[in-house]
Amino acid sequence: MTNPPGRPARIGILTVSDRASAGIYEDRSGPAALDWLRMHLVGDWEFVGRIVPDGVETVAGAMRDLCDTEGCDLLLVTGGTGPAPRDETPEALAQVATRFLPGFGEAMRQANLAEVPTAILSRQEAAVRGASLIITLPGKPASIATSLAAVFAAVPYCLDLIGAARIDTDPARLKAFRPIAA
Ligand SMILES: Nc1ncnc2c1ncn2[C@@H]1O[C@H](COP(=O)(O)OP(=O)(O)OP(=O)(O)O)[C@@H](O)[C@H]1O
Ligand SMILES: Nc1nc2c(c(=O)[nH]1)N[C@H]1C(S)=C(S)[C@@H](COP(=O)(O)O)O[C@H]1N2
Repeated sequence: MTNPPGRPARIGILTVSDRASAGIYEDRSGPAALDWLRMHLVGDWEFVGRIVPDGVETVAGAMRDLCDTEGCDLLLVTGGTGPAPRDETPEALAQVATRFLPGFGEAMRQANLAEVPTAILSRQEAAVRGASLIITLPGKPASIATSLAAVFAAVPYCLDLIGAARIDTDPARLKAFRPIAA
């Protein structure tokens, strides 16, 4: 089933990385998230991307811009979730979130832990800002697909509940669960 006519969903991808933002290395995490979405979503949706250096103000500012000005229904953020001094994505999210959804962090970490013991170091999580859902992911490109696969079945219904635009997944790849037919 594809989304009905109306406003196509806007999906933001925010890469948080000192080195990728400075051009020291190529951003591979943002493209990994975009590839995953292209493979799993059906129907119309629009993409908006950003890269910023680590930091509470840089990350919170980009989150506000992408949610409030760009109107993103879903915002995927990669990087800055670890315990190092420069990793401040959770602190930024705390500044912009209106409510947290702790189950996302629990499920994503569990899935990544099956791949690497250091997954427990990530403070990846999800929160709502108004009618936007923000999901934070580790910076490691390989963690993106694992994290999204662990939680994405619940994302379309979450967007319904918060009043965001509708998204639909390709059921052959990932069956979204909507308890009430919508
Ligand atoms: N956007 C990205 N694109 C490609 N590789 C990345 C990206 N972000 C992180 N990585 C890889 O994952 C590793 C661990 O990520 P981490 O976020 O801890 O990096 P970092 O040491 O904080 O550096 P930076 O903020 O400059 O990316 C990096 O050393 C890099 O190899
Ligand atoms: N699947 C997977 N998850 C992972 C990793 C990884 O290599 N693979 N790296 C971990 C490490 S070493 C850290 S420090 C945290 C946080 O990374 P970030 O600061 O780039 O967000 O993600 C963790 N999650």
